[in-house]
Amino acid sequence: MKVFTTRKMPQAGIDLLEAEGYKVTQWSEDRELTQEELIDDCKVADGILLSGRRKVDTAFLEACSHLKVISLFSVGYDNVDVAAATKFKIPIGHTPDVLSKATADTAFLLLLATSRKAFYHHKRIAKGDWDFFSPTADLGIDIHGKTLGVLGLGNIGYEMAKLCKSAYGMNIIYHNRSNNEQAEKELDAKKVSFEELLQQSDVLSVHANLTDELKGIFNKEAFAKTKPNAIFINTARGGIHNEADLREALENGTIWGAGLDVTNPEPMDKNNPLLDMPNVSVLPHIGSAVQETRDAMAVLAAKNVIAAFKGEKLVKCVNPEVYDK
Ligand SMILES: NC(=O)c1ccc[n+]([C@@H]2O[C@H](COP(=O)([O-])OP(=O)(O)OC[C@H]3O[C@@H](n4cnc5c(N)ncnc54)[C@H](O)[C@@H]3O)[C@@H](O)[C@H]2O)c1
Ligand SMILES: O=C(O)[C@H](O)CO
Repeated sequence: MKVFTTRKMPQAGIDLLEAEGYKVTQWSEDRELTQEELIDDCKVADGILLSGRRKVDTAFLEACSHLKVISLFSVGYDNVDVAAATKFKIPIGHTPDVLSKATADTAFLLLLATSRKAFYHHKRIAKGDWDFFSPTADLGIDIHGKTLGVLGLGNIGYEMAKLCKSAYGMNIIYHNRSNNEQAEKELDAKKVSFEELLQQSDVLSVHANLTDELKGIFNKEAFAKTKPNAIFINTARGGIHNEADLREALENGTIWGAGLDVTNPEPMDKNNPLLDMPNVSVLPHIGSAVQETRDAMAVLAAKNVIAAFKGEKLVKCVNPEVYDK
C-alpha cells in the first residue's frame, strides 16, 4: 500500500505507517503543493495524509476515486466536500481531541497578548521606543472576572472556557447548536442567543467549525452590537469574520481589540493595516503547533490510514455515513 503526504509530517506518524510495511512518499518541497500537483501525486497512492487548504472537491474525487482513505492532518474539514466524498465511498479521517488543549492555549495567549498589547510593546522596544515608565500611556484591559462569550462550545471552546474560568474567574456564556451539558455543570456556562453573546461578552472567542451559515457572521452588523471594550479572538477559521468590517470596528472603537490565529486569506499580507494596530495580535495559524500535539495528530492521522487499509472503520471519521449499507 502506498501513502502520500502533502507536507512533511512528524516522524511519529510516518514510523507507524512504515511499521505496517506501507510505502510513504512525502511532498518534499518547502511550499504547499498546488491542486494540480495534489491530483498528480494522489493518482499513484492508495491513501493520503492531507495537510493544508487544498480542496477535496468533486474534481479531485473524480480524478482520485481509487483512494481508500483521505486522512486529514487537522480537525477542521471545511476544505472537504464531505457529501461528495461519501458519494465516492471514501472515508475522511481527521484529528479531533488531541489538539484541543494546545489550540485553546493559543486562544488564551492571544487574549492575554491583546489585552496587554504585548506584540505592540515588543515592536516598540525593537524600534528603540522605550521611555522608562508611564503611568497613563498604552494601558491594557483587565480580563479578571469578565465575561467570556464562546461561539462554538465544542472540544476547543470547552478548553478555552475552562482556562478562562479557572485562571481568571471569568463568567462563561456560549452560543452553540446544542447544549454543552459538561460546560453548564462544571463551568456554570450559560447558553445564549448570538445576539446576547455579542451584547454581553467582554471577550468573544470563536471556536466553531466554518460552515456556510457562519461565513462572515462577525460582520459590521455584529460588531455594532459588541461592547466598546470587547476583545475579539478567532482561532477557528478566518472566514468566520469579515476582516474589513473588523478593521472598521477597531478604528471606530465599536470593539477594543482583536487576536487572530486565522485570517482570510492566509497568509496575511505583510502590509495589512491590522498589523500596525496596538490592540491587535496576529499569529500565523499555529493553534496546535507544539511538538507533543503535532506528534499526537500524526499518530491519529496514521491510525486512520491503517484502519482504512485493514478494511476497518476509521478511528475518527468525518463521514461515518460512508459505512452505511
Ligand atoms: N487555529 C488552529 O490551528 C486550529 C486548530 C484546531 C482547530 N481549529 C478550528 O477550530 C474548529 C473547532 O474545533 P473543535 O475540535 O473544537 O470542533 P468541535 O466540533 O468539537 O466544536 C465545534 C463546535 O461548533 C459548533 N457549531 C458549529 N456550527 C455552529 C453554528 N452555526 N452555531 C453555533 N455553533 C456551531 C458545533 O456544534 C460544535 O460544538 C475546527 O473546525 C477548526 O476549524 C483551528
Ligand atoms: O483544523 C485544524 O486542525 C487546524 O486549523 C489545521 O488546519
